[in-house]
Amino acid sequence: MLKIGITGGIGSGKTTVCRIFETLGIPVFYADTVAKQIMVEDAILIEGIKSTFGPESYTTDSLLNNKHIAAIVFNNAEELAKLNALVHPAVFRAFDTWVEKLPGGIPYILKEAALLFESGSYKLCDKSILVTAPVELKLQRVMERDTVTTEQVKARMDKQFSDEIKQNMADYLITNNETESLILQVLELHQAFLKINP
Ligand SMILES: CC(C)(COP(=O)(O)OP(=O)(O)OC[C@H]1O[C@@H](n2cnc3c(N)ncnc32)[C@H](O)[C@@H]1O)[C@@H](O)C(=O)NCCC(=O)NCCS
Ligand SMILES: Nc1ncnc2c1ncn2[C@@H]1O[C@H](COP(=O)(O)OP(=O)(O)OP(=O)(O)O)[C@@H](O)[C@H]1O
Repeated sequence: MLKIGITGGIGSGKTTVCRIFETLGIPVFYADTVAKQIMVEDAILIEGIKSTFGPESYTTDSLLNNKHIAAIVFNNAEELAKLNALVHPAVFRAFDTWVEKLPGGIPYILKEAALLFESGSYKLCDKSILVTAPVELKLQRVMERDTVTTEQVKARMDKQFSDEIKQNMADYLITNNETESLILQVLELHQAFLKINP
């Protein structure tokens, strides 16, 4: 079964693209969502996060204090590297388990990850897709979706590879601007992947 990694900078629309693939029956592993799940379920990881970023990394209800962690890691490259080193290996393991449990007869699956190239997880995929959008549009979309400032979004953008670097690493490109149809681009790739592994 073909494994396709799909990525894109913050607000590029990778989750939106994955939802379209899902309507075609393609299973999607959402690495960012799974990361957050593991961060509240895996006792060893929880201890690692608390000892690295303080007990206030979790609320009294044992929920992840996203704002606290984000304020530390997106303002300090070393702290971000520590968080990634704690979380990413656990996400890799969760992906392997998810793949093992899939039913037979699936032509291909998608692994959606914000840091597909940065984390090296693209090496474990057969092909990769990059979703791109103009910076202004990405900023506007994230600010409409989340209660964040331009500076907060830019701080995350700065921690990710640029689209220029990622374009050179990706096998396929989806352009999520306001002129090209996302659905048609997804259908075209879907047909291409079915031919690779019918
Ligand atoms: C720091 C955390 C708590 C902030 O939570 P928050 O709800 O504000 O953001 P969320 O997780 O929804 O991420 C939104 C976007 O931020 C960017 N982002 C998230 N983590 C990272 C990271 N480690 N490096 C760079 N950008 C990141 C991505 O574009 C992502 O899509 C959270 O992002 C986190 O736990 N990150 C570590 C896990 C991780 O690396 N995830 C990404 C790949 S698995
Ligand atoms: N083509 C589009 N037209 C209108 N709105 C869009 C389009 N693509 C994405 N959006 C909206 O922009 C926001 C960001 O999209 P999405 O969540 O898919 O991006 P993402 O790359 O997964 O972001 P993040 O890295 O922050 O998780 C969402 O609110 C989504 O509904």
